[in-house]
Amino acid sequence: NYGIVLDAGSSHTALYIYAWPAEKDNNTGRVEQTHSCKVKGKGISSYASQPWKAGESLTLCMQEAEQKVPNKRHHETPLYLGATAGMRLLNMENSSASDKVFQAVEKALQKFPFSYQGARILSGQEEGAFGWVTVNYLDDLCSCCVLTSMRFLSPSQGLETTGALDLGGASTQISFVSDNYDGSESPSNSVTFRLYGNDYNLYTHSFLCYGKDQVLRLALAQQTQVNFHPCFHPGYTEIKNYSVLYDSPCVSGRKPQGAPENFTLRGNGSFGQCQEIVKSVFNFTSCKYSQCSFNGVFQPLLQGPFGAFSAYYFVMNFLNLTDTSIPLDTVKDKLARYCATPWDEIKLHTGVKLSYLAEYCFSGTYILTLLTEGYNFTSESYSNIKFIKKVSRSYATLFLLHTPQMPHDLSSFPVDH
Ligand SMILES: O=P(O)(O)OP(=O)(O)OP(=O)(O)OC[C@H]1O[C@@H](n2cnc3c(O)ncnc32)[C@H](O)[C@@H]1O
Repeated sequence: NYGIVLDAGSSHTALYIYAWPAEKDNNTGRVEQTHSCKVKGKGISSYASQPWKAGESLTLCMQEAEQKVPNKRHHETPLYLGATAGMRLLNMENSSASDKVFQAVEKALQKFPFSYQGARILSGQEEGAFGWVTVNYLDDLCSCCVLTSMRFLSPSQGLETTGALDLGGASTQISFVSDNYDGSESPSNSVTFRLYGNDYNLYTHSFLCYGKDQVLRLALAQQTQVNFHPCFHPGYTEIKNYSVLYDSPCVSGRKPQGAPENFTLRGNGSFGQCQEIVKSVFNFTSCKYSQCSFNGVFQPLLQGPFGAFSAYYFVMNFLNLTDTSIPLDTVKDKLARYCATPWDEIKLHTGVKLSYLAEYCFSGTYILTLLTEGYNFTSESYSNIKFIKKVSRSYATLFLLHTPQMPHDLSSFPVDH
């Protein structure tokens, strides 16, 4: 059997093909990702003003899929497109534009011989849940993946599940199982699963606008009128366009009246000051629950190990800060030294896009602030986080979308090795 998923994020779209044996034994059925293809350009939401291009952008990867899936399987191979926060934002801002993007995507996908199952925006809850299932299913947190699958088979033996921390471009998700959470407090944060006959009650929350690209907009928007921005390296200079910066519902309300066309961004590389700016994007003033993370959102006590992926990994890996056994204060010192490094030195780094290089100081500061101030990881619990590279959320998406009703009964969710 084959299945195809298009993961349409705010910054990129990628196609994944999965294959698994037709005769599925619940415990030994193996699913393999047999092919992946990165769609050229940004996420499909970036085609809001030219929707037909969103469809066209997918064509090359779809042609690859046609080649990779054997002809005789084409008609029975389900094809899904799940869009995340970029499309959520576009839908909020201009729902007719997002409808047009979906129509164009639909038209393009239906030209292919697969069993097209629809394109839709995933809810924040679904996105969080997919990340959690993937981390617990495909994680590399334990050296032996058989143990990973056993974890799902026999949690009653005391094997703890792993929480998921996902940092995208436009949103961020936190999902974990906590003994203190049965779903009664803030039920909108609860997702229940039935997986291999075991019930899981997951806490999950997706913070729209708290992906790293949107928080960078917020951090820039606050500092357009000052001489230096502390989240950029000393010597860094860039002309920024006001309209481009404020072209997102996450910041549009903050555009200063009578703003000129451009402003000049100059860095002075101060981690401490950058952290103050980043902290100010969180609201800690009110919480109507027993406890909150930020913006009045309920969060139970953190529990167990966590896998942090997507931008968490890209950024911390670049900064050589994935080792969470290093004391948090040392991590902060290292990041402070990195931020203070002159841009002339930073830009010599080869093989990394200049735009990413310019942003690692900000992104590292945001990640540490989100984890500690936002989610309440402490110097002790920080070491429970593992920054992990390989998480293909679409993997879980494929199977969860196959079982459309929540709570999901994933009793046929195959086990990988
Ligand atoms: O879930 P949403 O919010 O829609 O976002 P996404 O799906 O597009 O998000 P990704 O996980 O693909 O990427 C998260 C962010 O990491 C950025 N990113 C990707 N590769 C990177 C790298 O090597 N270094 C730094 N950042 C990177 C990317 O531009 C996004 O801002």
